[in-house]
Amino acid sequence: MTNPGGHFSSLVAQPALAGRRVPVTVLTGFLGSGKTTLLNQLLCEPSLDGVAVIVNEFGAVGIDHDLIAETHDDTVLLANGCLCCAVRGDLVEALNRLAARQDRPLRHVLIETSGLADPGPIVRTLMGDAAVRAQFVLAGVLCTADAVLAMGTLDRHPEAVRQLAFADHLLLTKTDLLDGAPPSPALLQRLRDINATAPLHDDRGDQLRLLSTLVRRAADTGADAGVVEAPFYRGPAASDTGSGMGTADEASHRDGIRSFVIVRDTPLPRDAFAAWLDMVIAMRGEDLLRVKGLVQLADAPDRPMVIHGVQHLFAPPTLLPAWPGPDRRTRIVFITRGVDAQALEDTLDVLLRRHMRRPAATAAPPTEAAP
Ligand SMILES: Nc1nc2c(ncn2[C@@H]2O[C@H](COP(=O)(O)OP(=O)(O)OP(=O)(O)O)[C@@H](O)[C@H]2O)c(=O)[nH]1
Repeated sequence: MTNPGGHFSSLVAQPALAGRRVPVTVLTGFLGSGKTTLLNQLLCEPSLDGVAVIVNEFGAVGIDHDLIAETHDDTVLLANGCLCCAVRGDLVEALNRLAARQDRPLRHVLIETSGLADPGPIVRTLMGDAAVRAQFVLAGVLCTADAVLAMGTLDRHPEAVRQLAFADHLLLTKTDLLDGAPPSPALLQRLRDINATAPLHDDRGDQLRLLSTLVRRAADTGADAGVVEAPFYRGPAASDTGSGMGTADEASHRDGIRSFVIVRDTPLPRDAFAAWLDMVIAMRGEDLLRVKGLVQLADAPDRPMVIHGVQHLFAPPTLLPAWPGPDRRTRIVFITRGVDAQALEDTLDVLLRRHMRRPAATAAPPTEAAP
């Protein structure tokens, strides 16, 4: 893959992957939190031709596969292990097989993880395996949380915390079991503490519309640009009061997993930014559970650079043709274990200041360099 030596700056120079890549949506969530139920409801919709489903189950007998296959015949089962460990090779193989098939066009892949899977390695496989990355692109990670049981589950199972921390969207399930009462404020706060940036959807209709839109929009556009914009890069959570320049929002959790967003409203010099990320990866790569963001570069301010990382592993960044919305600020979401957000901000400031002090000729962006 990408940066075995941990040098993000070397990736900046790589050309973007050519051609169409098939978007992949990962549906995760703790055991019994309602993934299969949701997926089955989605798959009842007409015209989902070309949407393949990969189901991973922990255990030798795959029940989910049968349940899903009832409504959808394009389903692959990876049983007897957790996608995050034992069957990762099987995932690569299944994806490669889907990519190679000739009989039906493939438009989208939905992966339902086992309820115990750590989504990190799965996302890493999608970004890190060269053959997979040439054919597929991660469209988003969705995580279900049980409105009744999630509090206890989160207390007992760190896997459930990691699944939520990774998600781009949180889907609260089983709200119908609350007898008309709203979801517990304590649970909502807990979810926010774990993942401050992912929108929370507690209405089944909304959840299905979101999934359906993801699958269809990505299927229509096919290419990377359609995939990365919407679900990932939200501004600070509405309840947070960010300072525009500094850490916009931050949430900590007693498991040490914390998410925060670095926001910058002036464009960043490409080399200073890359040098900063190199340093962050080298110093704290292990603890960067997930990094994703849009960066406004000084030399290409109209084309946001998309970055994706999981621990030491970063995908080559891509430039979108345009900003997906009116907000053109740099926004980088960090999901980390024990990383001090302020320290990260400070090191970025130091590198930017150092860059400013460099002689003008070296500091000038490539497009404006003197001939
Ligand atoms: N009342 C109610 N029950 C639900 C809902 N979603 C799921 N369930 C039930 O919860 C149980 C578990 O649902 P699944 O969809 O199998 O959960 P899962 O996340 O796929 O479970 P694993 O595959 O074990 O990880 C099943 O009995 C479902 O019928 C919901 O929104 N409301």
